Amino acid sequence: MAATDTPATGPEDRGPEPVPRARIADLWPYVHPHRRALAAALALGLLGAGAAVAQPLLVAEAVDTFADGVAPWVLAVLPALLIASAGLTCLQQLILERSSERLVFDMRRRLIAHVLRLPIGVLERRKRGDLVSRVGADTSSMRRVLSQGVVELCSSGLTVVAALVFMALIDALLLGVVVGVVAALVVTVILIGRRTQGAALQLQTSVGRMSSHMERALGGVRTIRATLSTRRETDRGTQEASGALNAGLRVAGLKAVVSSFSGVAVQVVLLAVVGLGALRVASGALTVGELSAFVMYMMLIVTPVALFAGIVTAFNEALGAFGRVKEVLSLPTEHDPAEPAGDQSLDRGAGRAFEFRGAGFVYPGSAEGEWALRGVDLAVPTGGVTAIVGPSGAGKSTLFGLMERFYDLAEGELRFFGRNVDTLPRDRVRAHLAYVEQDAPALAGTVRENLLLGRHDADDAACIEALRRSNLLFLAERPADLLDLEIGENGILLSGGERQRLAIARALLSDADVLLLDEATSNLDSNNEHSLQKAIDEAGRDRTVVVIAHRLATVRHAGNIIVVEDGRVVGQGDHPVLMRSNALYRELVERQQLDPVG
Ligand SMILES: Nc1ncnc2c1ncn2[C@@H]1O[C@H](COP(=O)(O)OP(=O)(O)OP(=O)(O)O)[C@@H](O)[C@H]1O
Repeated sequence: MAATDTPATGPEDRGPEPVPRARIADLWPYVHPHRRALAAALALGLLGAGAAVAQPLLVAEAVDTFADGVAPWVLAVLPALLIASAGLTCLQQLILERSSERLVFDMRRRLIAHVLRLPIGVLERRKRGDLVSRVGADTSSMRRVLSQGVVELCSSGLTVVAALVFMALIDALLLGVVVGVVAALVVTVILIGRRTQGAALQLQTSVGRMSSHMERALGGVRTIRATLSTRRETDRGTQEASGALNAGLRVAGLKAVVSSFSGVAVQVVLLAVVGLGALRVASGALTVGELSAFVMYMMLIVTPVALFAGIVTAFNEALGAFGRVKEVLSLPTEHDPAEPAGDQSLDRGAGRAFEFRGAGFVYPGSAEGEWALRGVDLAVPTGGVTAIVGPSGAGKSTLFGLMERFYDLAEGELRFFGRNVDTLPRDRVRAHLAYVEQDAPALAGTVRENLLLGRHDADDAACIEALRRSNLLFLAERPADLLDLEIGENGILLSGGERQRLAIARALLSDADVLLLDEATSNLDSNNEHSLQKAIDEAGRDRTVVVIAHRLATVRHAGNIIVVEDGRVVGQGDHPVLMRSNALYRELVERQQLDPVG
C-alpha cells in the first residue's frame, strides 16, 4: 500500500558543494578575449565623457554673456556636442551588449564542454539540476555586469574626475561639500555590496537546489504519484523555492538601502549646493553662470555615482554566481594517460579482448577498503560470446564500467587487446566498444537520433536493417516513418522491452569490435528474447560479445562463462565445466530450474 501523502518535514539532503568566493581578478580569463571591444567601448566612453564635460563650460559662457549676446560658435557647438555624446553613448552600449553576450556564450561553452567531460564518478555524486542551473541561470545573471560594469565604472570614473577638476576650479568650498557626501555614499555602497555577494550566492544556490529537486521529482513522477507523495514533493519544492525567496528578499533589502541612500545623498548635496551657492553668488564670490556650470557638473557626478551604486550591487551578485561557475570549472575532467612512444597498435592476435590481472576497485567516494572488486583475474577471449553471471551486487556491471574506462583500477591491471589501458586514451578504447547499459537508457529525440549514437555516419538503410534485426519495425507502418518517431524524454513513449531493443539495435549498428550487453534482454518476452538472442549470437561470429545475464537460460550456450560473487571471480569455463566444478553456478542453475545438462 502506498504511504499517505504527508507534508514534507524538511529536505533530506541539503548541503551543496562548498562554493569558493570569487574575486574580480578571476574574471580576467573571460574578459581577456574581448579586451579589444572593451577598449573600444572605453574609448567611446571617454569621448562621450569629454563631450559631457565640455557642455557646462559652454552653458556658463552662454549664461554670463546672455545680456550682451551669446557668441554664435557657442550656439553652434552646444547642440553638436549634445548629438555627439548621444551617438557615442549609443555605439558604446551596442559594443558592450554584444561583447557581454559573447562573453556569456564563451563561459557557457566552456561549462558545457567541462561538465560533459567530468569523470563519471564525479557526475554520479552531483545533482544534475544544480549543474544545469549553473550553466543556465548563473551565467545569465552575469551577463550585464561582466563587461558593462567594468567599462561603465571606468568611463564614468573619468567623467567624475574631469567634473571634479572643473568644479574645483569654479569653487573649492562648494566642491568640499559635494565630495564629503559622495565619499560617505561610496563607502556605504562598498560595504553593503560585500553583503550582497553572500546573499546573491545563497540565492543562486537555492535556485540550483530547486532545479535539482524539480528534475528529481519529474524524473520519478510516476513513483511519486503512485506512492501518494505529490504533496510531500510539492512541499519540498516549495521549501527550496522559499530558500530562494529569503535570499532574494535579502538582496532586495540591500538594494533598497543602497538606492534610497543614494537618493537621499543626491537630495542633500543638491540642497547644500543650491543654498550655499546662492549665498556665494550674493556675496559676489561666484557668477550665476559659474553656479549653473557647477550644478551641471554636479549632475554629471550624480548619475555615475547612482550608477556606481547599482553596478557594485549587481557586480557582487554576478561574483556570487561566478563562484558557482568557477567551482564546477575547477573540478578536474576525465584525464587521459600520455601515450608512450613506440608501437601503439592494439594486438588483435593476442586472443584476448580484455584481461583483468589482480584487479581491485573501490568506487569514488566509497569508504577506504570498501572494495567493489578485489583480486580479479579474468580473460575475455576475442570472438564469440562471453557471459558474466552471479548474484545481485556481485560486481558484474562494475566490470563493464571498468572496461568502458569510466573508472580506474585501484590495484592490478586491465589489458585491452594486449595493451595496458593505462597507456591508452580512454576514447581509443571506447571507440572499439558498443555498450548497452542495464536499464537501456534512450535519449529524448527520434529513433534515428538514438541509432546514430552508435554510428554517427550510418545511413537510413543501415539504421532500418539494425531495427529489423532487433524486431522493432512493427512500431510504424513504414520503416522511414519509424526513424522519425519521437520517443519522449528518456524514451518514455516506448515500452521497457522496446527501449532495450532500440539500445541493442544501436549496438548492432555500430562498427565496434566488442559488444558489452548488460542484462540486455531482461525485459523481453520469450519470442523477442529468442530472436534477439539469435542476432547477438550472429554478432558473436565476427565480434566479441560480453553479456551480463541473470537468466542463465540466455547464456548457457556461451563458450565462456565467468562466475562472479562478492567482488571476486569464483569460476570460469563453459556450462558443462562449471556444472561439474562450481557450486555457486550449480546453485544458480538449480534455482532457475534449468535443465542442468543444457
Ligand atoms: N556508482 C556506484 N557508486 C558506489 N557504489 C556502487 C556504484 N555502483 C555500484 N556500486 C556498488 O558496487 C557493488 C557492485 O555493484 P554492481 O552494480 O557491479 O553489481 P551487479 O553484480 O551488476 O548487480 P546487479 O546484478 O544487481 O545489477 C554493489 O555493492 C553496489 O552497491
